[in-house]
This record gives sequence, structure tokens and C-alpha cells, in this order.
Amino acid sequence: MTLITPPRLKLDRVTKTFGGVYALTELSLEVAPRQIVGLIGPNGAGKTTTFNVITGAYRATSGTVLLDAHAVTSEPSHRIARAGIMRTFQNIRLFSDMTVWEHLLVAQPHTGPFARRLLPMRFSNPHVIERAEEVLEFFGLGDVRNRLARSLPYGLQRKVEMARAVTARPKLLLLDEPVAGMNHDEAETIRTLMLRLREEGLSILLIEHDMAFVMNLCDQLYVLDFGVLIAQGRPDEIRTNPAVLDAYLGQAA
Ligand SMILES: Nc1ncnc2c1ncn2[C@@H]1O[C@H](COP(=O)(O)OP(=O)(O)OP(=O)(O)O)[C@@H](O)[C@H]1O
Repeated sequence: MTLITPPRLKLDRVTKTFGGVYALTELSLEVAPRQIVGLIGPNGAGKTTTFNVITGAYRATSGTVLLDAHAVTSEPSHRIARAGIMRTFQNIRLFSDMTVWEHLLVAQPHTGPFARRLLPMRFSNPHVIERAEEVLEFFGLGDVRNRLARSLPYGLQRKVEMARAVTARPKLLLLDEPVAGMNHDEAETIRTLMLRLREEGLSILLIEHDMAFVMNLCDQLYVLDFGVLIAQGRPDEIRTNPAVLDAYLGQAA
């Protein structure tokens, strides 16, 4: 019997190189169950590369990625998604000719017998419909369920992306700049949704440039600069960390 719960996500000395460029150097990082963790750092610091390594889009040059203490480092992306890691992207990746509702249906894993998977969507498993309804309501998207993704304002498109990622009941959600381009009220809605998702048991790792947003939301922050972890801690610790201030002040932003 183990008395200590393993972290939901653990990166152990992960290095990723592209030719001679060290995008990540021995990065170690943990996200505990029901924790919201922020990954911050100047442009080119290695944040997106970290997401790509976690999700299997890139293979780590060395080091290990563990989900609930099981190594997923060498798994292909679809297996990692099935194991419980879902993500959103910096640039919205919705299907422009599909409705909000259809996005929530196709986001769910196919679990029925093979023949059933070939049937049209309306014959889908009732559990799939039920889950899509649940997520639609949770995200307050009921009014736009039949709208095509491309017809929605930007803030709502981002919300649909997040809803889609949640539909498959992930253990860990990776959000790449979830409030980029949003006004204050829209960002506040997303913050509230993230806190509610944490209450529901989800762990979240997010990349975000909006400092006020991460400081006001995250339990822990990791700060990268040139692929190296330069600080980690609670937002109040990071706010005054000299290495962090240096990294940000050195950047013309
Ligand atoms: N596919 C790739 N091929 C070559 N170099 C890459 C590749 N992906 C990332 N890099 C390099 O790795 C480094 C880290 O890039 P990354 O995109 O992870 O940074 P970032 O922190 O996400 O930046 P931003 O905030 O601008 O999105 C950069 O030097 C980048 O040029």
C-alpha cells in the first residue's frame, strides 16, 4: 500500500534538442492531483515544446514523462490522449463547418464495438449524448449548441475548444494561452470554469502570458528561460524572484 499519492504529471529531467538547439534542458516539473500549475517564461523559453513532449507530438531527447507514475515518454500521441491527457492549442483548432454540439460528440473516445463506430453520429451511444449535454451545460454553451464553430465570436470559440478537451474526461488538461485575446470579463469566465474543473478533480497545466491571470489562479508556477527552469513556487514567491524579474525585464515586451 502506498500512502503518498503520486503526482498526476511528473517530468523528470526532460531534455529536448532540435539539432544543436536545446529547447529544454533537464526540466523537472510536477502537477499534483487537483492542482492548477502555470508554465511561464519569455518568448522561445520552451513552453510549447514542453506541451509537445508531454502529449507525444515530440519525443524527448532524454528524461521521462510520467502520468500517475506510469511512463508515457515513448507512447504515441493517441495513446497519451487515451491515458488521460488532453490539450488545447495557442491558435484555435476547431472544425469550422461543425456545430458546437458535433464537436462535443466527436471529442469522445469510441468505446463500442467496431461496427457501431461506423454508424452515423445520431445512432451514437446514449452515454456519449449524455456526456456532451453535461459538458455543454457546464460551459454554458447551450444557447450556441447548433451554431457552426466559425460563426462564433473568438472568446466563445476558445471556450468550445476547452469544452471539447474536457469532454473525454481527461485526468490532466493542458491549456495553451487559454485567455489570449480575451477581454477581462471573458477571461474571468474562463478562470471560474478552471476553478470549477479543479473542484471536479481535474489537474491543469497552462501556458499563459497574462501575468495577472496566472498570479490570481495558479497553485504553483514554473518559470522557464532558454529551456532552463529558473524558478518554481507559489505565485507570491515568483512575483518577487530576482531571476524571474531579470528574465522578463531582459525581454522587450
Ligand atoms: N520544431 C522545431 N524545430 C526547431 N526548433 C524548434 C522547434 N520547436 C521549437 N523550437 C525551438 O525551441 C525553442 C523553444 O521554443 P518554444 O516554441 O517551445 O518556446 P515558447 O516558450 O513556447 O515560446 P512562445 O511563448 O513564443 O510560444 C526555440 O528556440 C524554438 O525556436
